[in-house]
Amino acid sequence: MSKFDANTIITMKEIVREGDPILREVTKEVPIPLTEEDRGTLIAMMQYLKNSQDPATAKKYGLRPGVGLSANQIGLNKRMFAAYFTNEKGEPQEHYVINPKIISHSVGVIFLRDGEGCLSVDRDVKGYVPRYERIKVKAYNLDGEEVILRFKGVPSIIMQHEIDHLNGIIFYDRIDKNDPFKVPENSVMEN
Ligand SMILES: CNC(=O)c1cccc(C)c1Nc1nc(N2CCN(c3ccccc3Cl)CC2)nc(N2CSC[C@H]2C(=O)NC)n1
Ligand code: NI
Repeated sequence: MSKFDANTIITMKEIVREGDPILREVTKEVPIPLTEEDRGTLIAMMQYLKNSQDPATAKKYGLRPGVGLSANQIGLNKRMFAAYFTNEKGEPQEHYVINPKIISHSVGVIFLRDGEGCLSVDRDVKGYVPRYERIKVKAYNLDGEEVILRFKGVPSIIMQHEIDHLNGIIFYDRIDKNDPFKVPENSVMEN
């Protein structure tokens, strides 16, 4: 039974919120090549992100805007996520990321000046979330091909936020409990 297919319109109703144990599970690798069902689910996840970033559509369906969504956030224990954002050159980037593995990263650390938000967290959790400034990721794409992806800056933050979800980690786990606005060493503040 396919809970989601390429035409499913995902709304906030399908998005699992903190407290649900699935958000704390390490997700299972997805068989490659992708089944039609897993492809359809990823396409629906990407459509959520696009819908959420369009003011009219977001208003129509009551969607919170996001640039990344992982499968466990819609209740599926699958090691895959979608990301949709504009890169530092202002070009829209669509990423279907399956069975990702960070194969190398910078020593340098960055964090979003305004902290991070998450579709599964219905509250503001303030504080800096230290992330690697650059990462190199091995993953599979929608066509089941192995890809090596390199990210830096905000895209690198987005990717790490989503890969964390696949490992049962939520962004606020990384905020310093004693001093949420402590500036990590080797760090640069993003926008
Ligand atoms: C640049 N603004 C800030 O940093 C930021 C600023 C203030 C507060 C917080 C808390 C911030 N933090 C934060 N803001 C975002 N959005 C900003 C608005 N945007 C968006 C909104 C409308 C249309 C199109 C778009 Cl694109 C969607 C994305 N997203 C994330 N995260 C953390 S990594 C995964 C990603 C995610 O998708 N979360 C749901 N953090
Ligand atoms: Ni999140």
